[in-house]
Amino acid sequence: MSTDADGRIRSWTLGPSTPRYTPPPGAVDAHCHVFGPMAAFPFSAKAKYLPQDAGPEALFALREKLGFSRNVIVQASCHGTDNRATLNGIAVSNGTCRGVAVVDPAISDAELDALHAGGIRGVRFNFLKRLVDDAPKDKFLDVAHRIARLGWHVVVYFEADILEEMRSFLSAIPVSIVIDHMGRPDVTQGPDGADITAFRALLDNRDDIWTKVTCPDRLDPAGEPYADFVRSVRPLVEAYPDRVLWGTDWPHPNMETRIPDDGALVDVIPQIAVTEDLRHKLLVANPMRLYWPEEAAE
Ligand SMILES: O=C(O)/C=C(\CC(=O)C(=O)O)C(=O)O
Repeated sequence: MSTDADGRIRSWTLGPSTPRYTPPPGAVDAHCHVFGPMAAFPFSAKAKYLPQDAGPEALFALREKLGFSRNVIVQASCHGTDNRATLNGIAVSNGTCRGVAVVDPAISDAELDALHAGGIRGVRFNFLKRLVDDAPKDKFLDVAHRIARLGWHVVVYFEADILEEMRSFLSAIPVSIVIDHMGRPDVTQGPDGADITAFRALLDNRDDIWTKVTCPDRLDPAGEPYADFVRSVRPLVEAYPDRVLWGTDWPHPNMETRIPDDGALVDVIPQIAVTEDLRHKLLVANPMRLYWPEEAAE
């Protein structure tokens, strides 16, 4: 763990290994964040963690090292509903980034249009109490209805213990849904455990619910080589090959006591997506359909 003189925390390694696995050309890291730089894009007064700067330059250096071509930058809770850091990351990416915003439910249509012009293609609803003060379902539903005209989707972040109470909310969302980190199942239960079974029921209920098969570092307490994550997640990738996304989760917010090696995370990919076809869907075709549909349709 590294904390600077201002008490700002670093939750990512400065020396990731080079992965053994090489992603296919055009691979998308579909879940990552940028922090700041704080001097230009201050953190929210309500932020639950205060990280060191992790701006687009560092993100692009990592992407190069890991063999990825594009990123989807997801607005992190430390920036609240001020999406300027995310928009900046997209703006300096020469078309290689798109983003997911977090918005104040009172946002105007004109402001939503401006986010679209800046490369945003979805909004995130975060239900983790340790990250946000409130998660008003009625207001989120209103936002979900209002973004439909833009062709956006919603990204929902919750943990397995509230899956049951999320069902009716999710059913009412009128656009496609992406669930972060599979709703954070206990992967030590295995692929037929209660958490993965309940999550599969959700995916079976609607064919426009996608998920990110991400964060072995958060989900597998044993750490590398993430064996429980692999045995639990591989069947999901095989059962829902057209609705899965993958991302590094860099700069790994709140992981300062268990900082993962990004190279090792990439090396999990061929273990959960065991054929070239599955890997192409996971890393290229699926994220392109969701975030760059105008290119995917060509
Ligand atoms: O980045 C993630 O996926 C997970 C996070 C942080 C986060 O979501 C946020 O700050 O918005 C977490 O579990 O602390």
